[in-house]
Amino acid sequence: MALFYLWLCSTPRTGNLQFATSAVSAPASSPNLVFTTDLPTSVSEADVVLIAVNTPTKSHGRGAGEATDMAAFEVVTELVSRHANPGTIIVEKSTVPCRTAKLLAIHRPGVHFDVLSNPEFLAAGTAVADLLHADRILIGSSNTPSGHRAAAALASVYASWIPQSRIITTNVFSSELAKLVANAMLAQRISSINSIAAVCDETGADVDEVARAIGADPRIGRQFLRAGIGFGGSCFKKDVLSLVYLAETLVLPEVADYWRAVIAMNEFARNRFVSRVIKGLNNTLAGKKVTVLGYAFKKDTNDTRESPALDIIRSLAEEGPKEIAIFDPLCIPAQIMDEVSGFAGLRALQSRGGRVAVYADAYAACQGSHAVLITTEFDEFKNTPSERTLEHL
Ligand SMILES: NC(=O)c1ccc[n+]([C@@H]2O[C@H](COP(=O)([O-])OP(=O)(O)OC[C@H]3O[C@@H](n4cnc5c(N)ncnc54)[C@H](O)[C@@H]3O)[C@@H](O)[C@H]2O)c1
Ligand SMILES: O=c1ccn([C@@H]2O[C@H](COP(=O)(O)OP(=O)(O)O[C@H]3O[C@H](CO)[C@@H](O)[C@H](O)[C@H]3O)[C@@H](O)[C@H]2O)c(=O)[nH]1
Repeated sequence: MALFYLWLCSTPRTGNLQFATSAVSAPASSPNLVFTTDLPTSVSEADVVLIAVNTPTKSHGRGAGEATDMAAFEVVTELVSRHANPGTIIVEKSTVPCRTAKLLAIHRPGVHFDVLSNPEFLAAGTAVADLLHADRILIGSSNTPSGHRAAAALASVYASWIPQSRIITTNVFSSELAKLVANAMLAQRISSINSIAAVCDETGADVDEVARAIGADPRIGRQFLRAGIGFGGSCFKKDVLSLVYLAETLVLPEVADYWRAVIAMNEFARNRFVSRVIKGLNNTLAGKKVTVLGYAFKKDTNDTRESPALDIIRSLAEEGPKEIAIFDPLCIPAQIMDEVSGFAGLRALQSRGGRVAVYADAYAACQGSHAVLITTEFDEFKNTPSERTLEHL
């Protein structure tokens, strides 16, 4: 079966394939993974076309700041439907709003294409392991004989390495919605535990102990109860907002408000962290150096999209410190500097004699610092401070 995958995990800024820290091995045989820009030929030779282009939050127009921007997805589906042979199975791999399979015209006059929803559940930093050992594969199809045949054909691709029991088939709208809901529920857990962290700080309870205690109940479970500076990444915020927008368009304002609160709590967690830092430094950063360890949104990735560190650096800059020092083990310093240079508050900071500096070494970044903030949970930041670290502070 020929599969054409549009577009495979490339990073927006570097264009490099993102297999970051995972080893990839495959038995040597005739080449079965080919990269091409020749869309017409590839699509016309494919039995199945998976569309995995970006679907960010709309930045302008109706629904800006909440709705999903379907521009790239629409362009691609139009091209695919123009070049695909009759009977080709077209798969929504991108995260899309519920009912996309119906609303988006994937057709050519007189030609039938089955459209499947097959959302992706991999997480950044563990992409290859998540692909090889997926806990479930979700395939949504139309409830017709040809829809079921298409779902079975796609399931047969996964069946070569995923046990049949982990392949879930549903109707196409359930599958589209389930992807949004999976992310919304994970984000909601993080916001819930972050709300409890605030209560713990005021009462003397320890949020890690509370999380351990409640997580022992299998109905609650242990995962995604790590309190901190809130969730980042390209998916959670945009997918919760997409759910908010869906609820609004369905005239369900209470539902929209419920999920909007998950985002509000995430922002609260981040602001609370910055407030505690400033308070801990006598309510002023003037003349002080603050070090930020970790710029990526999570460990083992150089993905900085919606990274909590960005917001924290932005807020710190407004306080006018002498220096904000940044170190990240995977992000390229020039890229960090480029992103930070776009902050509105940076010019004001510079005019007050302050600066932002990106270091290639964690120890140098910490040297002479008044506060060291760990904003990404890279393992190398977890070590007990060595004498070398303490000497630098
Ligand atoms: N990143 C993740 O961990 C992850 C996990 C699960 C689901 N998703 C979903 O997968 C989709 C892609 O996410 P991403 O993070 O890989 O986005 P991305 O922005 O990193 O990559 C999207 C790619 O699509 C390409 N593209 C855009 N328009 C195109 C066109 N007309 N023709 C060909 N290629 C085109 C871009 O060049 C880019 O390389 C989104 O819907 C996202 O919600 C992402
Ligand atoms: O207990 C926790 C767990 C995570 N996080 C934060 O949540 C964010 C997201 O983490 P994670 O879910 O591990 O990474 P993503 O790559 O964003 O993966 C999510 O988003 C993907 C894109 O849709 C989905 O495919 C994945 O299933 C889903 O986990 C990160 O900032 C984490 O630091 C916490 O604050 N506390």
